[in-house]
Amino acid sequence: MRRGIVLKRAWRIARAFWLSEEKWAAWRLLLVVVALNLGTVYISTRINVWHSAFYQSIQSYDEQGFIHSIITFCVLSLVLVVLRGYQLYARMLLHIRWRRWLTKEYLSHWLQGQTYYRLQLLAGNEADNPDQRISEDVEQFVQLTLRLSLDLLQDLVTVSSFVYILWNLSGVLTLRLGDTVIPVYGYLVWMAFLYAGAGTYWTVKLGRPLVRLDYDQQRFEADFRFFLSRLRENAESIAFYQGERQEELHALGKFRYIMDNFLQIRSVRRKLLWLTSGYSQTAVIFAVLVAAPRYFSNQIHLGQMFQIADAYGHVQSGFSFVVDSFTRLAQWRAVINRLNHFLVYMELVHMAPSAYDRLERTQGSQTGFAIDALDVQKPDGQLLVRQLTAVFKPGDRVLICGPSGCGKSTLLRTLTGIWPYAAGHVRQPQTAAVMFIPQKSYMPIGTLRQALLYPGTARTVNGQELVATLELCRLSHLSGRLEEVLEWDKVLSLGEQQRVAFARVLLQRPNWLFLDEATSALDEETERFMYETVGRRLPQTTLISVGHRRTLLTYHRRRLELDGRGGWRLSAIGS
Ligand SMILES: Nc1ncnc2c1ncn2[C@@H]1O[C@H](COP(=O)(O)OP(=O)(O)OP(=O)(O)O)[C@@H](O)[C@H]1O
Repeated sequence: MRRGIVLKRAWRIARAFWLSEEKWAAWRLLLVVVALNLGTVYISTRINVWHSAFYQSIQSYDEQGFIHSIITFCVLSLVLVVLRGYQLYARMLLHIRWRRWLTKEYLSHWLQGQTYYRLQLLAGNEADNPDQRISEDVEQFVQLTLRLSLDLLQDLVTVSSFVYILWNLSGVLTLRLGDTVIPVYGYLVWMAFLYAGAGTYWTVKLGRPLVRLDYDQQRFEADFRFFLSRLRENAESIAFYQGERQEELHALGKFRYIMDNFLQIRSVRRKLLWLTSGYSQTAVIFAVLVAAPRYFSNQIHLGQMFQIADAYGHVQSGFSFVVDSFTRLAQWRAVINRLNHFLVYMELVHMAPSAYDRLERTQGSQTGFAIDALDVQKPDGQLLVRQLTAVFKPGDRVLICGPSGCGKSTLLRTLTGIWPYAAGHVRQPQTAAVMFIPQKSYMPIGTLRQALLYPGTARTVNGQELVATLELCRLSHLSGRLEEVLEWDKVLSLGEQQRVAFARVLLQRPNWLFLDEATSALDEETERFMYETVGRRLPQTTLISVGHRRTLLTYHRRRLELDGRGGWRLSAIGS
């Protein structure tokens, strides 16, 4: 990835915050951090000048000067320490504000328009582990951007200030080539440039593979983490199958990627460390060696010699920005790459209608749910339903049936608007409140009350109504546990969870209810009771169910049969 592109992408991710409603506070804070940065550089230059006076007072046995130097040093050090403390404080405040803003932005982008669902359908592995992107990558982006940009600024100012000092201390070095005398101005500066330039060149050369390796490492770590959390989620099924060995092999297989990549990182890092530590070790002696000719020819005194060594250290550390920040720069590029990918794919999903989704949805139908010439496909383009045309009137009861895999659930997904591989026209009533109940309903982590009201109702529901609804759904044994916080999907049986889903229906009273094998875990008598209760309590609600059981025919008036090759037949039950 070219440098210009990295910076463009970084700006693309960053700009929204710096131009957002929080921009003034952010810029103010940034100004404070920069001012404190410059303050610390200024104090460092004062300490540098102090070196000269201090060692000079020692060399000339000047006791007064010595004491004065010690006091000056204490004052300068105190100011430096205080400035650094405030600098860190302001920087961390800016960091957390920026991260909060960016997290909110990514989160709402991801949750908006069911992007989190469509992303896995449309982007596959290209936008893997969105959780890692929103938590770790956003944090790393903010941290690294602030660190690298502020360090760069500080280093630029440091280098300029100390180059000025070094230039003045360099005097004129005379080189003799035969009879010709060549004056060299600022030789200390040129030597520092040469030394730092060589170090930077070799570090970039050696460390380049780290960009890809760091990127892969984070990807493999996230994959491994995801695998383990999936294992935890499916603990019961795996325990029934006694699939531990299989899971262990799979997990170790995933870990192998981490390990192989890590070993590659290790050998690059070892070479880099040899280079960078050798580089900083020799830097100390290099400065003294370079200044020595002027000292031994009596052109500078001992204090200036120390001042040069100190200034040299500053110029080199400023120059070696790339050396010090190499791994950080590599991580930064990797993070930008990942966040940018994520952003691009989320935008693609938002724009998806033009590419894949040719289903037109309009509101305001007078007749009910009107489906016109609806085609439903699999992601690979295979047609599941061809040119379906039907009208579901308020209070209608339709059962969708057909062999396993023929596209029943996918048709429901299309009607509720989350399946993007469809074409045709769906018109729904203006006030349609739609509810979709899958075989295994989502149970949020929280109280049972929250699970019952998920994702929230427009009307207020009091405790009495909740208890009565639980009783109606044959869940009265749970009425005393409304405020318990649990992972309810782990505690309740599948049948109980299906009855909680029915309780949600009764509490939220949708106009359109889609049930996808929502009673598969109930005995036939309870299934009958639940359907009859919904029919009695919500007579105007249109019910569209998917299921295999023959008993379901009793609770529906029409049947829509799919054959999985595009064919369909809508008929009255009993005909
Ligand atoms: N996310 C997906 N990616 C790729 N293919 C999918 C996806 N979801 C469903 N399919 C495919 O679409 C086809 C229809 O699936 P669907 O779940 O709608 O079948 P179904 O009729 O409800 O099956 P069952 O009765 O077994 O529940 C299947 O071949 C399935 O593999």
